[in-house]
Amino acid sequence: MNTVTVRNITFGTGTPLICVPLMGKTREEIVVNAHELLLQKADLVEWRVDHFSQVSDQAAVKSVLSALRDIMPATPLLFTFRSKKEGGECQLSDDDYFALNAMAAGSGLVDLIDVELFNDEKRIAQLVGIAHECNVRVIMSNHDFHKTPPKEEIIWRLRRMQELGADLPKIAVMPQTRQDVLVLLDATTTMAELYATQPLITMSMGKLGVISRLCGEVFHSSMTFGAVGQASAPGQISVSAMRAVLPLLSA
Ligand SMILES: O=C1C[C@@](O)(C(=O)O)C[C@@H](O)[C@@H]1O
Repeated sequence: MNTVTVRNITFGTGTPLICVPLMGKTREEIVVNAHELLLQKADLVEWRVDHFSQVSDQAAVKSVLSALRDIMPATPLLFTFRSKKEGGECQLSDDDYFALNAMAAGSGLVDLIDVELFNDEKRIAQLVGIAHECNVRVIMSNHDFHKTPPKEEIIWRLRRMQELGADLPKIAVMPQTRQDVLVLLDATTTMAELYATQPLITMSMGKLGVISRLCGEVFHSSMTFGAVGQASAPGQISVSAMRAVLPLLSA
């Protein structure tokens, strides 16, 4: 399996990287949160732009990106618009979704973008091309906030992401039973051992799934999301707790 290096961090080796989401609604809140995050020494920061009240205004989005770059010049920055159907705050038209991501990729201000798998594949391929030309990495993602699909389906989605040019395929699913958590871990490990060329990011959400956010080094998930203040998904625990536990679960 390849590793993927972005600035000073490498996916696919050692303990999972810790990504902290920025969830502010206004520019002021986002800037304050960014200063708080810096103190926590996240490996990378995800701006959840779907929470930003001016997300439809590309100039406003770009101006926040510049502010974030000034505050965190060395921290890898992931740009994520999470759509409503995959657990996000709001919805954009397909045209606006792809235009927003293309703007971010071309801005020179972000290191990674998140692209949701369940979209028109031609447009995904185009966006991946733009990102790669700009030396921006693509996390391709899929979320199921209600259930855990069967192992074969999880593997199929991760493989499809890889085929579409994802640098980092990612899936987050909701367990309804303990067995579901095992399904996610089993799918991740099988994918890693048999099919993956790229480092994977997987998690089982909610309380039952917390263990999956901590054992990535054993079961081949290369990044985990930790909260500073507001969590962006059910089951996220604090960055400080993660920093304490991850080294104990080193493979
Ligand atoms: O895709 C993900 C994963 C996530 O949903 C989680 O479960 O930690 C959190 C989101 O902020 C991120 O974009």
